[in-house]
Amino acid sequence: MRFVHARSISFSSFPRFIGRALRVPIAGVTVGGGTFAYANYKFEELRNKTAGVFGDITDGLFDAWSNVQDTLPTSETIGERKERFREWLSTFNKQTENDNDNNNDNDKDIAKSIIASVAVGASLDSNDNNNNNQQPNLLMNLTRKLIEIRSILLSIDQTDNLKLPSIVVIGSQSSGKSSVLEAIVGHEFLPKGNNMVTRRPIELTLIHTPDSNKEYGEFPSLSSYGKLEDFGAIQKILTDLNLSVPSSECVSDKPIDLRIYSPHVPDLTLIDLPGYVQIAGLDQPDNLREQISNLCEKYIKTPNIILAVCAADVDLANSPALRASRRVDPLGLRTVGVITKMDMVTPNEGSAILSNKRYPLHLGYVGVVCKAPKRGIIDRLSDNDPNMTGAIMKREENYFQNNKELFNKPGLLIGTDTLRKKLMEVLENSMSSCLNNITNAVQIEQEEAAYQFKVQYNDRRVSPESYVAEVIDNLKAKLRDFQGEFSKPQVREKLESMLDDRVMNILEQLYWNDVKLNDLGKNNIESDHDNYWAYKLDTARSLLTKSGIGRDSTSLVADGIRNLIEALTDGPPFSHHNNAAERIIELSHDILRDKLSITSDQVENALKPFKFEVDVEDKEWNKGRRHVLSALEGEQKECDAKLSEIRKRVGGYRKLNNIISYLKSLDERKLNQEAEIENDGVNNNEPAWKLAYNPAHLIEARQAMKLSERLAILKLRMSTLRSSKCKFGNGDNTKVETICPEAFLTVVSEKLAYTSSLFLQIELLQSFFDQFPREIDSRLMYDLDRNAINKFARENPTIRSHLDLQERKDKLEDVLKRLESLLHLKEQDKPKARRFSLF
Ligand SMILES: Nc1nc2c(ncn2[C@@H]2O[C@H](COP(=O)(O)OP(=O)(O)OP(=O)(O)O)[C@@H](O)[C@H]2O)c(=O)[nH]1
Repeated sequence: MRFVHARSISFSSFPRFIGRALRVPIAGVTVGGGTFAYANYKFEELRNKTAGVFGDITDGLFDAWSNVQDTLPTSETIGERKERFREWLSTFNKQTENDNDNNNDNDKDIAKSIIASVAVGASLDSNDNNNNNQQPNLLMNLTRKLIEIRSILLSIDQTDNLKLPSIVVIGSQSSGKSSVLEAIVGHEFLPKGNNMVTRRPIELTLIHTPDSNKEYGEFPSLSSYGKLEDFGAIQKILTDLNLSVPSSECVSDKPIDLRIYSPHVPDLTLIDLPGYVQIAGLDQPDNLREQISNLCEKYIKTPNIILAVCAADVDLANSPALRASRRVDPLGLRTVGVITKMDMVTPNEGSAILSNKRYPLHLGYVGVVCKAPKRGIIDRLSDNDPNMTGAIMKREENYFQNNKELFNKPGLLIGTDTLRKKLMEVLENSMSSCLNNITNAVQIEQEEAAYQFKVQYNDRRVSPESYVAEVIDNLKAKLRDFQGEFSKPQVREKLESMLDDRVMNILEQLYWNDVKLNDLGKNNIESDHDNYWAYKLDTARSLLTKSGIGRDSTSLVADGIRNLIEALTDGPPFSHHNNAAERIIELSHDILRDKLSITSDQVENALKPFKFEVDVEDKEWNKGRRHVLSALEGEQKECDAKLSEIRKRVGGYRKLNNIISYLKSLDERKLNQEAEIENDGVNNNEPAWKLAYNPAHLIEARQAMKLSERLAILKLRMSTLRSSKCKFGNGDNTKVETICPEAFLTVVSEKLAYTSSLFLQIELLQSFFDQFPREIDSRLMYDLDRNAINKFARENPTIRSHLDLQERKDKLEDVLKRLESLLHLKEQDKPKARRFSLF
């Protein structure tokens, strides 16, 4: 190793040298870094800045530095290590003094001092970090911790005052934005294509995972995709999400959140935005240019860092990215310029652009060559390393190496790796300087959220799980309450009412339209008189018992249950949970469907004996007789009421009678006409359509005629039913049954209803009300995962507001705690910063 002459350097000489030689902020040295990698990065940066001026001095120093690193025992204490570096520095000074080759070059002294001091500073920093486990170097993890905090804040608030800085990538279309981002990540994963494929902001969070070899991406708001290790799949999803914005709109400000975990990426947050366009295409909106500008404008606001991407082969004067950045950051304090496609201009031109004289940016420009070399199919197949960083870096390194006399100049920043480190440093510094402001802002928001939570909810907490459990418990409780509506007497009553209608139909069909009805109950009119009516009764019983009561009574009860479930899921809270309500209804239908046919068969079987014979006891008869009498009385009242309404509408009793008489005369005339036509084939009378009354009244009168006929029959039958002819125990009960079919059929229908209700109770109702709540638990509740429970609870706007505020309050409390602990650590870290300033 050869050391050239240098003046002896000391710790205290550092700031002066740094100030003169580096002319860049040194915050990274005093507060950042902390690892050998970081020290190496600083070295590299120095090498770039000094090599052109100071020649081979740096090489000697780098060798010395490498040796120190290699021989560092890991168990040293901070004090021991400090001592070691002092020794190293003093040996280094002595050596360089001895190595005096009569060259008293002040600049070389400076260079050596800088390099040595940076080495010591960074190493001590690293040393503190490695050896003091109780208090890890805060600032090493500052970016990572603030990125986590940023994600939490973004999940609760999109307002500007709670925003931590992120790096926003802007540039014109095809300037190389995606290529730069992919080079930083080391994978091809961004949407590609000519048809303006970046239509939404892509919020990219890179998470450095040093302890894992795995590289994967996650879309936090699309958890169903899970961890995606295939970057091609990430590219496909991003493309689909972008193209979901129709061409006619082209741009949307709804961001896509993507996180990438890898041991090869730094902790960074980057936002890729649609590229600036000059003119809109034919199928694109006219105001596309304005839309993109507005979107970029929204993102380039403070505190974000702007990564202004400009292609080397396009004049910087025409760069829309630089123009936009200058508007919001005139001094370029938070703008890093990236000159892409350095290989597309001559090295002289490239070097001139990077020297940053025409459009100076405080944070400078970094020149990159990000185009990966094209690989053939054979290369791809044999490529075990899907990571593309190596290939890009190699190409880039070759390019700059081949032109090192132009690019190895102080102040020129080149290469993707330098860019990466620069971004880490800038983001870290920016986040660090935001710490106090953001802590204050979060504290204000947290206090407000805590106050609102107290006022609105009296600090009562809810959880999606407890809400779901409450909803389901309430449903089950209501179900138990309504089960009473399906008790045995109630079901029987419903069935009786169904069968009453059926009895009335049969009576009308078989008896009340029978012209011989007046003779029913009279003695010895014709020889087969008794047989006639006995046969009729048999037919009536048969019609009633064989009318499909099993099927109909089962359907009646099943419909009742369906209506009940629909009613239960109709109002709140299920009005907020349409899917769940549908699912519950579906579940009830499934259970009923399984039970319907078996229940119907069971009921039908139980009714079989009644199809052949029905034994009626006195008590049953009397009850049936009373029942039917009251039913007929009810019908009589109904007919009377209808008749009186018709009278009112037509214009009174007399008028109605007149119309009825008129109708009767018409009917008679019609009959005569028909008879004449039948006999002579000629119609001699006037046409019947010459009407004397309002046609609506004629219709009403026809109705009145029918009602009168029905009333006459009802009166006749009620008088028979009330008479002793319809009393049991006066002789032949079978005859009584024949004379009083209304009472007999009512008794039969009551027996049928009673038996049916017994079987329906056992086969359908009990088993449904047992099974349904269990099915809700097993097929509805247990199916729900955390996300589904959360989604369900949030469907209810009241619960959603409660949960939102609660979550906001909790997250703000969490963030505040994290920020306070970072501030505390930063406070503790201050002596270290002072220490470096003493160099
Ligand atoms: N020669 C060369 N080509 C590059 C470089 N960087 C990017 N390119 C090429 O430039 C073209 C555009 O690059 P992209 O990275 O897609 O540019 P972009 O700004 O993301 O484009 P949009 O998303 O359409 O706005 C591609 O063909 C890249 O391969 C570079 O450093 N050198």
